[in-house]
Amino acid sequence: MEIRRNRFKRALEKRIPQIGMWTNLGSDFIAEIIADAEFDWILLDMEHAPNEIGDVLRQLQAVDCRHTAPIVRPPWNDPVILKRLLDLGFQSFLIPFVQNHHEAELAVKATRYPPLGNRGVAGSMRASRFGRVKNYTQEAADEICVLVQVETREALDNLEDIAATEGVDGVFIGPSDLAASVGYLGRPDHPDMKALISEAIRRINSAGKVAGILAPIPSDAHRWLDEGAMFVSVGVDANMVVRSTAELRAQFPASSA
Ligand SMILES: O=C(O)C(=O)C[C@H](O)[C@@H](O)CO
Repeated sequence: MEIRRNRFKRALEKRIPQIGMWTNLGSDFIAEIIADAEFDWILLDMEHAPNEIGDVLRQLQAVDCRHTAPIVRPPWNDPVILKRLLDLGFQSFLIPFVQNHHEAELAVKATRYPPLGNRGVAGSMRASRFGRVKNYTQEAADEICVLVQVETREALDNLEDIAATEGVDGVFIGPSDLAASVGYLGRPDHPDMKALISEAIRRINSAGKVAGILAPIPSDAHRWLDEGAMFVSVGVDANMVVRSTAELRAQFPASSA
């Protein structure tokens, strides 16, 4: 059996923009519905959503054979959590809160077997189709995509060093945390933030890496794509449920007490 090829990583290498969707409802059923809409990628969030390891496994299984590439965001840049996600068969990772070159390197090393890194070697695991992919350990690194999240002033100051880290495939801007870090808590749409994000996208591209962002407002998403962002999440499922249920409810009379 052949190792699963990482279409998402290959597309980014060719600079083909990838349109994504963020899911934090923690449901394999919803992940499957989103994948059938043929987004290029889906973000399964363990940082800010009620997803444990078994939950993201079921979501991975629901989307695995479809066009949509699964990307998992672990709750933290932690080699132990990354090891477990790798063993499940995740190949693309969005690592939160990476502040400098050292932390970016830590993330990359967690995804590589020795001598390149410190990933633990499992016997039978889903990633190697339970041992049926005979050359898995030799080929795994070529199919791993490491995206690091830059979301503080300190990380912005170290942006070029982070982007230059070998094995980092892309740099993702987290608008909400970045806004909080630079004094605009709760105001990621402030014009100063837009300018900061534009500049970050420009710097990531100049460093030769692809830039990504979460932009659930379509006009923002188009702007960041026009400015050179290569992987953009254009929606969040929970927000969409909130919005559409509110719109539907508003079409009917309010309940009387
Ligand atoms: O800082 C950000 O913005 C992010 O990292 C995304 C958030 O975690 C969240 O808005 C996703 O629902």
